[in-house]
Amino acid sequence: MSILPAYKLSDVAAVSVFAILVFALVSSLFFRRSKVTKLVSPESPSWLWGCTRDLLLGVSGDYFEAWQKKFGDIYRIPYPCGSWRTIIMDPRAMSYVLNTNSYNFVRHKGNVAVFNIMLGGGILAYEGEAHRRHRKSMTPGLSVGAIRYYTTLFLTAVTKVMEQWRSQLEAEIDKKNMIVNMEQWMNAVSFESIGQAGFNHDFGCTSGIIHPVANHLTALGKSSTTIGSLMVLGLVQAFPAVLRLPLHRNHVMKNIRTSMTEVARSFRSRLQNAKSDVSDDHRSLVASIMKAEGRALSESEVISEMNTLLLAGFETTATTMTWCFHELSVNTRVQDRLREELKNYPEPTYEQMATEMPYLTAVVQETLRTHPGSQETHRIAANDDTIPLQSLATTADGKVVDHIDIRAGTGIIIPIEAINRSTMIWGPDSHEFKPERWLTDLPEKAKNIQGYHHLMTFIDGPRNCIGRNFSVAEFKAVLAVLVRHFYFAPLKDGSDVVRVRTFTSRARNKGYEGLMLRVSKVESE
Ligand code: HEM
Repeated sequence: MSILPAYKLSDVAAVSVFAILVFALVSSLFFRRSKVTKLVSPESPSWLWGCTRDLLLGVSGDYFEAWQKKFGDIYRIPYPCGSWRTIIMDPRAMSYVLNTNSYNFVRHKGNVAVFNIMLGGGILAYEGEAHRRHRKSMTPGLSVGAIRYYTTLFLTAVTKVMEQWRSQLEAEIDKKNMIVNMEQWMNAVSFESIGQAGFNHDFGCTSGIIHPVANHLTALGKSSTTIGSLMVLGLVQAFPAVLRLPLHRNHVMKNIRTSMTEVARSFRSRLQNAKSDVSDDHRSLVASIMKAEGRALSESEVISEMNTLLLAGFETTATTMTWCFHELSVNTRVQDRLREELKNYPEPTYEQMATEMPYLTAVVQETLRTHPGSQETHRIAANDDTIPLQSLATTADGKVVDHIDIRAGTGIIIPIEAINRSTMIWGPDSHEFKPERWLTDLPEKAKNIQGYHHLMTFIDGPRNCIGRNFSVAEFKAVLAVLVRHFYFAPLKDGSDVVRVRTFTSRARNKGYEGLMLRVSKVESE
């Protein structure tokens, strides 16, 4: 008689199958973990903040560029509470994340929550099919034909600024020059442009009225470096609940939504009551979105898109244009060359500005390169993935790889500002403002980058900036009128102008709430 207990064959088979399954699960977890590519990284300055505090308080692009020099085009950095972010500066990897497999790289829940609070949802908050549906309903209002029409509105808005400056100069004692806060004026032009083209609405900004929406956005900017704001900005991806704390910044975000929604609702009802289909109301960007109401979009989705346009269209363009005037004020040679070209186009049209004025285009592109409105774009991998690389990279355990394996949940940052200004990509003069670089052949490394003229300013792929042609047309119209009629000089010598992180990254004289320039009239008109 056997001393071993008697086992039924079926029990033995069941236990064996169970053991095999456990083994498969454990080894797949182990394999999955070991399959993740170990990336090189800087030391963490703090467990609580990781590198976020330095990035938010300093010029983040300079940090990312310094790490690129040390670690190459792919590395990771410490983030709050022991978490990590993978930094991608390799062109092929960027294109994979933003283009080839973009819907696997989604927004962090915390960032989506911010868009929900400020905008009530909208294209920036959606993924996959919902995003495609929203994007499709916005596209017709941003066609070439539409932008050709909007350009006439941009030119009207900036002509009002020109007339105001002329009468202010007349009122000056010596009538020679006056000090102008370019930040305020560029805010006004940008808000008026989105008001006119987007909503067929005169906000009165170019006549000196500051709209409550612009006020709230400025307040959000002002609060960016307070400890409460740093908490929200630094921790929102890991702990979206910070948005529920009774902090000033959270309160301001709600105010922004309330005031934008008021504008959107009043425009919507005006448009619904408008008798004729051919009025200017019906040529606006928002009118084209409303055509999708009831079919592709619900009423609340239309309102959230109107809010998105106000927010996305205003601050980024205003900031970029302000930086451009700072650069022109300290680079008189560039300013003079641009004015010479503009003299040939006393009343420029959309076509001329788009195709015939190479130096105007070069100045605009150089500004978009050196001063992109957004410093970074953030994503999180929805599923495990393998990201291909253009250049071989060395991992933390010394392997040389042509791709990296990541797990679902990996946070990714594409550092727009650093990529646009990197010496390793653009050459030794990459930090200088030189529009001439656009009139010759670009460095090979820069040409590998996709996006808008090899710039990451508007990112790339199905989620790229849908308003880029709108903002470039507006930017060109503003330069064409103001630089032709006025000279711009710095308040002192320009060296006191610093980057201040507001909602975007603003140019300001130290100790001033704006960029102060000396403006005088071009006499040879
Ligand atoms: C110089 C000016 C501008 C800059 C630098 C800029 C930059 C950007 C960037 C980087 C994104 C991608 C954000 C991300 O996914 O992380 C974006 C998206 C977007 N932008 Fe702009 N933008 C500008 C002007 C405008 C204007 C004038 C409008 C509207 C008329 C606009 C509307 C949008 C919208 C709706 C999106 C979301 C697109 C999507 O998710 O499919 N932008 N912009």
